[in-house]
Amino acid sequence: MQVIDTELADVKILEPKVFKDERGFFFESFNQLKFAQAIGRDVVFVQDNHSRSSKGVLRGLHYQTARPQDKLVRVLRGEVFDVVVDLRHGSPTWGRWEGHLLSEQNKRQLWIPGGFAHGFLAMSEDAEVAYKVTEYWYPEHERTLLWRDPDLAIVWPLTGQVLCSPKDELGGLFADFDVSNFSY
Ligand SMILES: Cc1cn([C@H]2C[C@H](O)[C@@H](COP(=O)(O)OP(=O)(O)O[C@H]3O[C@@H](C)C(=O)[C@@H](O)[C@H]3O)O2)c(=O)[nH]c1=O
Repeated sequence: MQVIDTELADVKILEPKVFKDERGFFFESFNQLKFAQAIGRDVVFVQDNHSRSSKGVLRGLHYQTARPQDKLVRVLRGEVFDVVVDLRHGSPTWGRWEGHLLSEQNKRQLWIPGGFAHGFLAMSEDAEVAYKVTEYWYPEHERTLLWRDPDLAIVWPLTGQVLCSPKDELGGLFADFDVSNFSY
């Protein structure tokens, strides 16, 4: 497995070693020991999530104000543009975003610590995303940051109409982000 640092400290891309033969392919999609070595600490995942999105669906940007979820994200089918925003007050990259293409082809996994908001845009006709999280979902702590917040200025590779949930269309602005009500 190759571990690739990103522009945002602690966010990492994990690229598995894929073994191909005449039958197809094999790779370790998760190995506790290698994963802990890659990110430099032990984590316990408590929930696995799986979603399917049509092209143009945009989910996020989500975070939990308490009980933050570390996430390990990968794509089983199709391709997404996966975005993280650094919400860690005091971080040199606070308020900065970055986006990565995760696809069925590249099999890249994105490691996102809890101090980040997360979202993605489905780039293929269908995109199935699977991710492991280290905390349960607490709707009372869940917040959405607006994907088209002009201050964040995320450059989404849009090719047409965007389809968001009503909750995500009503996401908050980064300017209103309450640092005092965010633990990670
Ligand atoms: C997130 C979540 C949702 N749900 C339910 C609530 C709702 O009825 C339905 C769909 O929820 P949402 O619209 O919030 O799903 P979605 O927009 O896909 O939410 C996800 O977005 C990505 C970007 C993330 O990073 C995830 O952590 C998660 O927030 O599923 C659960 O039962 N458990 C969960 O853990």
